[in-house]
Amino acid sequence: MRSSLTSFKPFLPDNPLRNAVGIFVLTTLFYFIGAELRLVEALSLFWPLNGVMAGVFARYAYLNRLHYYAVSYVAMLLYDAVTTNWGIASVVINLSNMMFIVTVALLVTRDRRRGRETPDPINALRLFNFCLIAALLCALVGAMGSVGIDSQTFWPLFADWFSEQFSTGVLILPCLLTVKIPEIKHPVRVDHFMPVLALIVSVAASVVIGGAGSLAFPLPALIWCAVRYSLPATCLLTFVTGGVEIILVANSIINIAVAAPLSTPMMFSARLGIATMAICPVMVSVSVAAINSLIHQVSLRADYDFLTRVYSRSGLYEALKNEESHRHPRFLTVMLLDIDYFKSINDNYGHECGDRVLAEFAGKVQQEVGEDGLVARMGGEEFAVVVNSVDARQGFELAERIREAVASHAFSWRQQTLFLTVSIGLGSARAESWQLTEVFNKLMAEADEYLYRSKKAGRNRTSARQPDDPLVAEVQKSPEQV
Ligand SMILES: Nc1nc2c(ncn2[C@@H]2O[C@H](COP(=O)(O)OP(=O)(O)OP(=O)(O)O)[C@@H](O)[C@H]2O)c(=O)[nH]1
Repeated sequence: MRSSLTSFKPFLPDNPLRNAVGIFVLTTLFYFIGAELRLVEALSLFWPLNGVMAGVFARYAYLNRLHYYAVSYVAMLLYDAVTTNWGIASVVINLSNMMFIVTVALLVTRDRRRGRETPDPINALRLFNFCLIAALLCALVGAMGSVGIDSQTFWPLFADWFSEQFSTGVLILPCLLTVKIPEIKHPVRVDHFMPVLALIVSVAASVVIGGAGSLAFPLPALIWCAVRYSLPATCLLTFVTGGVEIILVANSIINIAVAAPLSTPMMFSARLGIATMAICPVMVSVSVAAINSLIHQVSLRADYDFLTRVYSRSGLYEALKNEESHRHPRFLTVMLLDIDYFKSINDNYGHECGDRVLAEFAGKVQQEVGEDGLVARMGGEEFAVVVNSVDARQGFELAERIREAVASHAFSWRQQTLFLTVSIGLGSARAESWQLTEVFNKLMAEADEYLYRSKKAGRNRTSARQPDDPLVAEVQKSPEQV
């Protein structure tokens, strides 16, 4: 039953007859509903037809054909011919309905075609603008067509058409574009219904208190719904609430009319309305704070390399930026370390072994550097070390200690012992605290140059610049290569 319900499709791309009949029936049905809802003379305050049909045409892009639009238009004309004596005015009035439907449908379809980056199914702000444009066009044609019908002049008619089309469009369209048969995955708990309960209470409060401000009362409850429920459910609840409010106002059950401006009841309602609206940004802000905290956690994760547990490249820059706030100059030594012939480890022992070696190597380097130095994986089998040293020689000595520690370390992999070596390039300079990152970048370039020299000179060595004599430490004896 559920599967047949969820798989039901009202329209099909390759079934024009079914589509035409569907459009005809839907148009007639909602024309009838709109006509029944007419509360103010000949034009209804709540006219769902245009919003519904625009939603249908926008949702099913293959319905955007002249003949399908024509079916909808003919259905409207027929309904009028049977139920009214508008005569030729009906042609223009229904043309205005079509104006709204076609404008929204085309804009939404075009938007979907162009903006792949916008999250489906709707972009609320754009939809708002589309309704605005469509309502203006519709009101223009509709007001012209209805002048004289009820001895009303153009501008009041225009305002009436516009406000009605715009409000119903904004309420109905998100609902139509997102609606789907709900799937209940988790057992439903009572507290799940609290936002709906709050919504009902807030609408009831609007009725009891009245005044213009009371229309905003359901806003916090709607935001609560938005936070707790899915998008389709929120759109549906917003639509129902808006629709109910419009009907309640039209029937003076919510009384927004006030005899004397700024009388006590009006101020009461206005204050409550303003307070209600004021709480909404707070609720949104709470959500944003929660999102920011999540982003912070994620960016913290991005600061560390998952495999080796030392800093990532971006994490190293963050750490250096933090150091910039400590206001003392220092002598900086930057080392660039590249494991020698690392490819052969992957080739001979497999990638898994390579990963394990990388993690163990990083741990070994961090152990030699100590807690005060920064170790980062710059990519692949290349690592950087940043330390405060007394001078370039002290930095060089530390690099040598690292190199020797790595060369003498026995990496074990499935009952086998592996030895590897590392080539190191150095860069050293004095840096003011506020220029750490800038100096680091320069020293990285220098270290890179000397790393290249270490590799070229045979690997397993440390190279660094010395003003008079290039300081290049050669190893006494190469350890066994893997
Ligand atoms: N297992 C593993 N291998 C990696 C990872 N990142 C990069 N590599 C490998 O590291 C190897 C680096 O090889 P090369 O750049 O040729 O350098 P090398 O073999 O170390 O030789 P030299 O640097 O010239 O001494 C490549 O085979 C990459 O596939 C990783 O995260 N895990």
